[in-house]
Parts: sequence; structure tokens; C-alpha cells
Amino acid sequence: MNLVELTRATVRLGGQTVLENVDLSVRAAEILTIVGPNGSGKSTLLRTIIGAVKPSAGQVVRKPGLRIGYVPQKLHIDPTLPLTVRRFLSLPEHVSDTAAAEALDHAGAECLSRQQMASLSGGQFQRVLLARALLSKPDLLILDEATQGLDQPGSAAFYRQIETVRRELGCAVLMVSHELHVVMAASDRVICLNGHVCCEGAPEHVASAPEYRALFGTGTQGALALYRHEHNHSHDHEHAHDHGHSHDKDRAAS
Ligand SMILES: Nc1ncnc2c1ncn2[C@@H]1O[C@H](COP(=O)(O)OP(=O)(O)OP(=O)(O)O)[C@@H](O)[C@H]1O
Repeated sequence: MNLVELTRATVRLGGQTVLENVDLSVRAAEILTIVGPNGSGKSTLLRTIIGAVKPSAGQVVRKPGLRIGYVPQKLHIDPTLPLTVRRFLSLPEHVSDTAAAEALDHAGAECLSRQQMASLSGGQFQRVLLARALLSKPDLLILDEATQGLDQPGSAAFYRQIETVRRELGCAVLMVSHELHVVMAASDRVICLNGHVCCEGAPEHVASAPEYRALFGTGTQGALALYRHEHNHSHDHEHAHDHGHSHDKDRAAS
């Protein structure tokens, strides 16, 4: 069974139709990315998937017992508040030292436990938010513009960590980002949204679809061509899902 299944989901907010007849499935262990221009309904779609927004028509079915981990865009913490990473992970519910250490380890933040939240860099802060999302051992990890404010190497490193998380924990990942070529290269499947699903499929397929080009132009073609080339020559790499050329992807991204 798919983790989440939307069937002809329509969402109206404030008298406006934000999503119309959206069909979407999230499959186990896949990395699925939603791209779309500003105001195209990406955040609303995530909120519908989580269950925070109810569709006015159509259906949303979540796998029974589905555990969702959510990494927000940002979280404001009063910089004058003394709060270590370890204590932050135990808010609002206490977690064991072992669980906290494991989550930090998976998020690539194992050495941050004793640091003050206020002293973290943007990239370290996002990794701590990722660790917090992993505490619930999610089947589905959702990231909404989780690299906003990070520079390009920082974002690329964060997406590499997401690929590692998926490989180590086997969770599905659903993300929204404006960094089209970086996230698309890291995805198994891409959905292009503009109130409705314009097109979907493998990153290469979406990047060359007329609907996608009409919305975003052809700016990502070079990066995706490089990605496809590397992908086709990845036989000597270790993991089917770890395309094994993250550095090439970073280069493509820069
Ligand atoms: N609670 C709400 N009430 C009324 N309108 C809303 C509400 N939430 C979102 N909208 C409208 O729905 C549309 C889609 O918003 P949404 O935030 O889902 O888009 P988005 O693709 O995530 O945008 P961005 O890329 O700018 O973050 C916008 O026109 C927005 O004004």
C-alpha cells in the first residue's frame, strides 16, 4: 500500500481554489519532490497530506499508523534563551540519550549535542531540526523549503544528508524546494504543481516536459543532463539508490 494517496483532491481556502483535482501517491522509501512557482499550492499540498487541511472534494488516504516527520522552513528560538541541542530534542516530550544520539547521528549532527541552539550555523540548525523530525522514526519525512537561507554548498550538503537518511532508515521523503536542479537531481520522482499537477515523473522527464519548461524555462537542463550522464555510468557504485556521485551533483548545482 502507498503511504499517502490523494484522489482528485480539491482544496478551497478563503473562497479561492488552491488545489484542483490533484491525484498523487507517495510510495514507500521514495524521494518525491514537488516543484512549482510561488503560490502554486505546494505548502497547501503538504498540509493536506499531513491532515492539517481538509479537501473540500476528493479523498486523502493515509496508510494506517503512518508516522510522519516534519522539517519546517525555519523555527524561531529566542536567542537569549539558554537551550542546548540535547534539551531542545527533549521538547516537548522527553527522549532518551540513546534516541537523541541516534537521531543526531542520522542527521549528521552527532557532535552538536552540547552546543547552544543560539550558537548554531544555519546548516547546523537545519540538521538539528532534521534530527528532531527523525525522533519519531517516521515512515515519511516531509521537508518544506528546509534549505531556505543556506548557501548552495550548504543546501547541497543537506540534500546529501537526506539521501543518506533515506538509505539508512528507509523512510520516504517528500520535499518542496525552490532549488530546482539540486532537489530534482536528488529525487526519484518529481511532481510539477500549479494548482493542479502539470506533469510528473523522473527528474529528466519533468525537466524536458513542455508544461515544466513553460513554468521554469530551460535553466536546469545542463545540471540534469550531467546528472543523467553520471546516472547511466554508475554501475560501479555501491548502492542502487545512492547514485554515488553527490560531488558531481554539487558541481552541477554550482
Ligand atoms: N489559509 C489560507 N486562506 C486563504 N488563502 C490561502 C491560505 N493558505 C494559502 N492560501 C492561498 O493559496 C495559494 C497557494 O498558497 P501556498 O502557500 O500553498 O503556495 P506555495 O506554492 O507554497 O507558495 P510559495 O512558493 O510562495 O511558498 C496562495 O494564493 C495563497 O494566498
